Amino acid sequence: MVNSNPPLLNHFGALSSNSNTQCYEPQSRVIMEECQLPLIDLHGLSSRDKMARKACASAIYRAASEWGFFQVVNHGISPQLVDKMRSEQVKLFQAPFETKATCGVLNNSYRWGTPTATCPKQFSWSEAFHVPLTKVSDEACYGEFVSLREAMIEFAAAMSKLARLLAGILTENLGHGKEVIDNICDESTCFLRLNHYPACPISPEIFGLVPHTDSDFLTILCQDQVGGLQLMKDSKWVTVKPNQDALIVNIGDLFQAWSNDVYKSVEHKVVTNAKMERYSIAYFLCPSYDSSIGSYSEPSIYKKFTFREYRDQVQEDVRKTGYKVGLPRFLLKTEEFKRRNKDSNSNTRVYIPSITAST
Ligand SMILES: C=C1C[C@]23C[C@@]1(O)CC[C@H]2[C@@]12CC[C@H](O)[C@@](C)(C(=O)O1)[C@H]2[C@@H]3C(=O)O
Ligand SMILES: O=C(O)CCC(=O)C(=O)O
Ligand SMILES: [Fe+2]
Repeated sequence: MVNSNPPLLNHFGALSSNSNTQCYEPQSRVIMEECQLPLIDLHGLSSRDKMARKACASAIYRAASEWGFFQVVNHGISPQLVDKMRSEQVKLFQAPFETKATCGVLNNSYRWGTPTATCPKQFSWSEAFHVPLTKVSDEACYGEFVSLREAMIEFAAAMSKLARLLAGILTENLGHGKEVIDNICDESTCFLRLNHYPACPISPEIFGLVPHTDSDFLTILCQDQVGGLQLMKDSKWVTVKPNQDALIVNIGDLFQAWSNDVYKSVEHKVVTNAKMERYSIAYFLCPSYDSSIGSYSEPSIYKKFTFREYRDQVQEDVRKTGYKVGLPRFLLKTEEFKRRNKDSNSNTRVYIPSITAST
């Protein structure tokens, strides 16, 4: 039988035998609280009734500032398109490891595990394709996966439209024209990420995807029925209950910076499942690399930065330390000072991602 799974067990095994106990910090075995994310019916946005449109926009604003995460229904992406995309995604991941890794499929964007990991808690038990929107319609990207192309083109266009609609509402809610973010977001940096989390029978303490915040304006996630996504809410990990009619939306670091912390980029992770594999697709709304991200209001909490500077810093931190630092790297000195003094374990903790989640 062909083993289509990447050699996750070998890599993980090497990390756990090399690592010392200080590096290994197991996840809690406590049963997680399951949360009902705010559920927003986007039908309200196209209502003839002005009040209904306003109510829907306010619900989006509240969810983005209180949770950083919400679910949307009547989002305009048909169940048929979701099913078509999902079955193409499953076919792709069922291909042998060598095909996924070496055949140039989807712009050679296949990743598995975590190449930079030096210990178990930096390791993600998953594989993914990370596809820039500019490559989605490129025939050369598909090789033997011919029918994947049409699904990717339709799905990417629908997700893109939805992401821009939501970003527009979030900017309008802060008193700015909806074109502000729409104008700087660019096909060359937006991407679709196809995720596959193989079952992980060896330990529930292994992450499917390590805790992180997303380095974009916003992310739209289409997950299957297996579940496993958890997010930080009021300093606790809570599990998101899958809803097959809904898409999940989360605020990324760039919206948090631009909104001066009004919108929250919340830490999230995926836990593994011993028996079931899981699939998800995420759409990331990003600006062109030279776009400058400054706060919409004063006094600004963060230094102004370009998306290129942000991405390079994230990658450098992950390469050097195994962890993403993210926005705390860009705090203005006065804000960094205030935060350090508020936190009793100041000095070292200010750069640990788990305390940078919603503040
Ligand atoms: C090891 C890592 C790679 C990653 C940043 C992180 O520290 C944690 C998760 C990864 C992720 C997932 C979402 C996005 O695809 C991404 C670009 C991001 O911001 O966080 C990736 C990062 C990456 O692949 O470089
Ligand atoms: O698969 C999921 O539920 C989350 C994926 C995710 O967080 C990501 O790709 O950034
Ligand atoms: Fe994410």
